[in-house]
Amino acid sequence: MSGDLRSDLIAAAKHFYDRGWMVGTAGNLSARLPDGSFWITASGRAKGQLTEQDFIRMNSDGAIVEQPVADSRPSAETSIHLAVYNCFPDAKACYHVHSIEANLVSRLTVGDAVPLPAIEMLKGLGVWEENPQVSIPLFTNYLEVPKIAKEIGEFFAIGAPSVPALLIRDHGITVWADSPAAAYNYVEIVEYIFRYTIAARQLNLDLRFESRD
Ligand SMILES: CSC[C@@H](O)[C@@H](O)C(=O)COP(=O)(O)O
Ligand SMILES: [Zn+2]
Repeated sequence: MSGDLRSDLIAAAKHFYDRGWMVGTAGNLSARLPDGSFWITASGRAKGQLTEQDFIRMNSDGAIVEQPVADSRPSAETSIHLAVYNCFPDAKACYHVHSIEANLVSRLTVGDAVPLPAIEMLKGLGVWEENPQVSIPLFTNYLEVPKIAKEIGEFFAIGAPSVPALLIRDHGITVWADSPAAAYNYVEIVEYIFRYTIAARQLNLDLRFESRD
């Protein structure tokens, strides 16, 4: 059972690596078991070449439950995964990647939310509205990762977001979902939207909540 989840994470990481979103050791992936513990990538592993030895199982308090390699450490960004799992009890997977487009989008955004273009792809993130006006929250990339996690936890304690994703400035996205397969799709869709946003910028299009009216 637990081994199956690691297979999902290995396959997803290889795909994201091939897309250039988990270059070198960048990014981290986790998936939660029915008992509330979760497998997360060990810190500093090459994400295009993961094996089952490259994971650590943690409990919901952030303590190590299972560690196939004795001197391995959990992802440096485990506190962010913990914040997401604490805020969203239905979340079963949490994926974090570093794309060039996400970093550019965060640079182009003034304020603390990235408005998303009202395109069909938003349905893939669960937004089924006419002319939707939704955004992804943007967080500061503090050197001290638990400080980022704290701000994420405090922000989502106030209210659930419109889409299951967040962006850390000059760093990358984190998505969560009720299965590893859904989290995989959410990464694909958010990154598509960011590529679209960058392409539109290059064409000098104003995307802000466009309407046909
Ligand atoms: C390429 S360095 C990136 C890291 O600093 C971090 O942001 C990251 O995503 C991977 O850290 P890790 O500790 O391997 O999970
Ligand atoms: Zn990162």
